[in-house]
Amino acid sequence: MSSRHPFDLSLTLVTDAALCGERGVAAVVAEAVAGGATIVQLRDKLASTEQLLEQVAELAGVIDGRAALVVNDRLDVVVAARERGIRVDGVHLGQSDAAVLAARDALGPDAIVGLTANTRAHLDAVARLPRGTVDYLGVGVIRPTSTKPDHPPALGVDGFAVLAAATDVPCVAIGGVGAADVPELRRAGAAGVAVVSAICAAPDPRAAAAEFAARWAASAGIEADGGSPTASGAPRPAGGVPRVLSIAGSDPSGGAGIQADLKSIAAVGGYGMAAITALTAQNTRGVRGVHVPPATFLADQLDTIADDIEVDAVKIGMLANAEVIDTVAAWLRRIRPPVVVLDPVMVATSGDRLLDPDAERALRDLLPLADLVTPNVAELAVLADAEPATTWAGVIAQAETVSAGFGVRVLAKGGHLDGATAPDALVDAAAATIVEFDGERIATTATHGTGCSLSSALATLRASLGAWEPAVAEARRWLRESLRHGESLAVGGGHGPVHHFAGLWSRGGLATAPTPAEVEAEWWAEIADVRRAIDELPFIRALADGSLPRTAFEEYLAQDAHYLRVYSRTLAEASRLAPDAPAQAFWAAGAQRCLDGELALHRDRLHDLRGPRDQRARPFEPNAANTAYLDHLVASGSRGGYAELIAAVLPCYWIYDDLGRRLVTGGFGPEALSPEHPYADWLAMYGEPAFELATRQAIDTVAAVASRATPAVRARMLRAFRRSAEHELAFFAAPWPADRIEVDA
Ligand SMILES: Nc1ncnc2c1ncn2[C@@H]1O[C@H](COP(=O)(O)OP(=O)(O)OP(=O)(O)O)[C@@H](O)[C@H]1O
Ligand SMILES: Cc1ncc(CO)c(N)n1
Ligand SMILES: [Mg+2]
Repeated sequence: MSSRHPFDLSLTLVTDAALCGERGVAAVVAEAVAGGATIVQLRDKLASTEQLLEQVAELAGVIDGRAALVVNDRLDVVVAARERGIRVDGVHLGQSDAAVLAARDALGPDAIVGLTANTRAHLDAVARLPRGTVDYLGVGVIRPTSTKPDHPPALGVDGFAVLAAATDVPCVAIGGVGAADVPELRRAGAAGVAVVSAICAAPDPRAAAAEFAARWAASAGIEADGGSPTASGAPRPAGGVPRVLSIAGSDPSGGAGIQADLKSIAAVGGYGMAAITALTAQNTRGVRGVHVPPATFLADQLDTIADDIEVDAVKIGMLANAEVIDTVAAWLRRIRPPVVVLDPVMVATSGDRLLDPDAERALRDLLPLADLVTPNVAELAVLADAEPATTWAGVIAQAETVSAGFGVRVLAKGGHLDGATAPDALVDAAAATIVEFDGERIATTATHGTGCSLSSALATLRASLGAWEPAVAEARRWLRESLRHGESLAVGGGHGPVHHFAGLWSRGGLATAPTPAEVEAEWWAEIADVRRAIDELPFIRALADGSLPRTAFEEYLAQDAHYLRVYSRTLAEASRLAPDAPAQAFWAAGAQRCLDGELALHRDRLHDLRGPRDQRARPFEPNAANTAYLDHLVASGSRGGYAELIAAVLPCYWIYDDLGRRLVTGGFGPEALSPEHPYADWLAMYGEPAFELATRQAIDTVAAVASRATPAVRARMLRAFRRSAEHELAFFAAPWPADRIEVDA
């Protein structure tokens, strides 16, 4: 990236006057630039034009060419500053600010033009611009942050990686970024990070910036496009492909044991070998039997390998009994391989024992021969001679005990704690260091063999990367990608395997289907702009605070009654097309509920509000938005069949459920709905648990179909879904002010 770009994007400081406090923005900028900030973005939403111009002049003086200076939002200020001879390097624009084309036009080819982008739609729009219009994209937010109120849902590092991979414009990660995130973000393809509070609010901004800069520099060479990449994105070792030996048991179902090890080693760029300690009769539900061949034959396997092949790293898994352990220990003492990772397997994911209880003592003697042990929570407790920890702090404390007691580095794994995250920590008592790795817990049943896979990937990556910390970070990135796609393999009815080659296959063009959960997250994000626009409609605002005029509400209800009658028919059509009985029943029930709702509307509301239908002043006419929406639904079904039809009907559930719940609970505005709200009973209908449940089922049904569909069908489904969301917006916008939308009969 830097070769194409004259600017160093690695560390942007985004200023925040409030966070800089009494020190003042200029002083903080001076310190941050001294610490290594490469771009300063002046961001002040409150300052007047004249104040901004003064600030630009002051900052340009302080920076004195040591970093680039850009201004947030205000192209006019940049232009005016340049006219006054102040050195400003460019502008950073949001999606709703002045167009980037205009900025490029006004500032010329050498200026920096940055753009905030947080959805695929934004990236697609950038791709349509002439090359060179945008220098970098600010992509985020990475983590929830308070410095940008109303920010879109956090992407996380993984979400960032997905977007960064979809564009060739350099992507700078922004939003809640901490120094600890830097290596992971750089690996995820970041061209840099942008920071607000972590520098502006730091007691020592220079030290804070320096820490970011140091972490950035230290992660050089492990970014996805650095070096000559292996399958996992890690550069190859100078000495070639690491030769990695797994000493472990066989899992014939292929998700754990040596089968998982060989796949993992290959997936992260090693040459895999395997000496089998034991055979299990095992599937994703459990272990039915264990056969342990004579330990002398294991010794034969190990010696035969070592006599011919140089082993760069060893991973040790299931050891079955004390005799096997002693055999492996003796071999390790003789051969002394440079990297030894010991996964102290005692119990399988299914709960079955894989190590004789009396062998636990022998295992302790093996520990000091390893460079790293990777116990899960239960195994760590056995090694620490304690009860299993129930908190992450407790896990770390036990890991310190084990590390100090056995003189070995420990990777403590939080996979078995419950909680929203799945942390691991590298604990080295001798060096007095604890390095924590965190990331959200992935909702999946595909966790069979995660421990085996992680430990063999770690052995391989330690051999190729030469250090533990990057090896753990990269192994986790790869494992998490593999976990996320495990269910798509559809292996077994218990805990299925992870998809060891998910990343490799998708990079090689072999489509890896998104999981239903990913479809759900992607689609919801895809309509974030539409949802925001709905939230901001005067109609919705007035509905929320109770100030919506009766006439507008009445018009809306009349339109809605018509809509629901036809919508019900489209649900009945979905039922007719459904591939199985549960789906058929679900859509039929939806059609029925809709009709009930429509009847209730007429009985309780429209009748009340306007008298019997035949006495109304003017006959009912569906408005243009209504007709367009319904035509879209019907067309989706007749053109695209079941898949597109259910994608098109989904926003009517999802958007109403979300809106209804927020309106009723007060998540929408300052307070919950008061009983005096004129439309409280009507709104309450959408906050009901029954509707929430139906919405959940509708999302799950559609996401499952989308996840299994071909990429082309999935794309058409998403288009139909988004189009419906846009129709929802137009539908809400139509009734008020009523005269604006009236369609001539
Ligand atoms: N649901 C999940 N989401 C994200 N990461 C997970 C999840 N479950 C496990 N992990 C990660 O998988 C790795 C293995 O952790 P775990 O504690 O499950 O090991 P284990 O019990 O030894 O596995 P196994 O059952 O295969 O022996 C760790 O890096 C952990 O953080
Ligand atoms: C053979 C084997 N080794 C390790 C594990 C741990 O998951 C397993 N289930 N099976
Ligand atoms: Mg394990």
